[in-house]
Amino acid sequence: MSETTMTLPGIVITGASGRMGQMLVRTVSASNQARLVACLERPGHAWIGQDVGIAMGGPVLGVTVSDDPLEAFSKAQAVIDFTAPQATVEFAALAAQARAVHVIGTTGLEAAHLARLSAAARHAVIVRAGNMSLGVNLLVQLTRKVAEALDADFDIEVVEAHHRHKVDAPSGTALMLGEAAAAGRGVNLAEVSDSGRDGITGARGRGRIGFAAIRGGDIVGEHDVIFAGEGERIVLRHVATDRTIFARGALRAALWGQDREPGEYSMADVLGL
Ligand SMILES: NC(=O)c1ccc[n+]([C@@H]2O[C@H](COP(=O)([O-])OP(=O)(O)OC[C@H]3O[C@@H](n4cnc5c(N)ncnc54)[C@H](O)[C@@H]3O)[C@@H](O)[C@H]2O)c1
Ligand SMILES: O=C(O)C1=N[C@H](C(=O)O)CCC1
Repeated sequence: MSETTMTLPGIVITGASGRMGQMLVRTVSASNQARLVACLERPGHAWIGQDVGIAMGGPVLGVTVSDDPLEAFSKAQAVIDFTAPQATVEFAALAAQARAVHVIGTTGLEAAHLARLSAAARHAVIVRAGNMSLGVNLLVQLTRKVAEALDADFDIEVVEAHHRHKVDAPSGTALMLGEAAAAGRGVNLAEVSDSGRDGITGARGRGRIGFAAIRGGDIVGEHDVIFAGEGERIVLRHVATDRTIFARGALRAALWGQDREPGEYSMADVLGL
């Protein structure tokens, strides 16, 4: 490794064998702005002890997959984490101890998880977003603007579609879009949200923000925000066709976070939106 390469921010990828983990390993190891210093998987995982490149079916990358976050974080400037809520809150405490920037793509986080992330962000930088792509973060801004411009004569529905393996609903992105719509309307999403309609639900309530989730096959991620009025309808749509958009956003966030004060940041901060 050259001296210049040694000065690049060192990145740890958690959940390295996952759909996003593998995409992140490829993105970081191909980057000339960062270096891959460690890869983590859960204890007992078949990849532990193997070179991550070989485990992915490619060339040697010189990084052995480990189940020891403390050791991994001690040599890193950033942790990119797309795993599961319980793992993410534990990583947040350890990343804060190591003063490493923690980039969190994990979705399905509940209030208790978020409180633990806020505690960790007192000591280190956390960048978290339910979607790290440029396109979705622009769509969030557009959603807010359209919701600001229209009144409750327009019913707002967020429809999302993802692959058959996804475990949480509504998706993190759908919730970001719902929050943006609610903010545009000046209401609290928790008070107007309707998800999981089934059976005799009664007519739609005025001012509600509805969510619907489709799961199937290998859909990477699709989101529509529908503003349905009498005689007309606006549909804002984002379609992801490749997970590199999330990995590129996460790496950008890890680099951006290097010069920041401890605290919680979003992709809107990273992208200057
Ligand atoms: N924010 C975004 O842009 C974005 C984009 C895609 C996916 N996601 C989210 O990222 C998360 C992961 O998605 P995925 O499709 O890659 O899932 P996945 O199931 O393919 O991968 C998750 C990986 O995390 C690993 N893991 C779980 N607990 C662990 C632990 N304690 N230590 C180390 N590794 C652990 C699992 O073994 C698995 O390999 C989900 O919450 C998903 O919604 C977010
Ligand atoms: O594949 C997933 O899981 C995705 N999760 C994020 C979400 O919940 O919105 C982003 C899109 C892909």
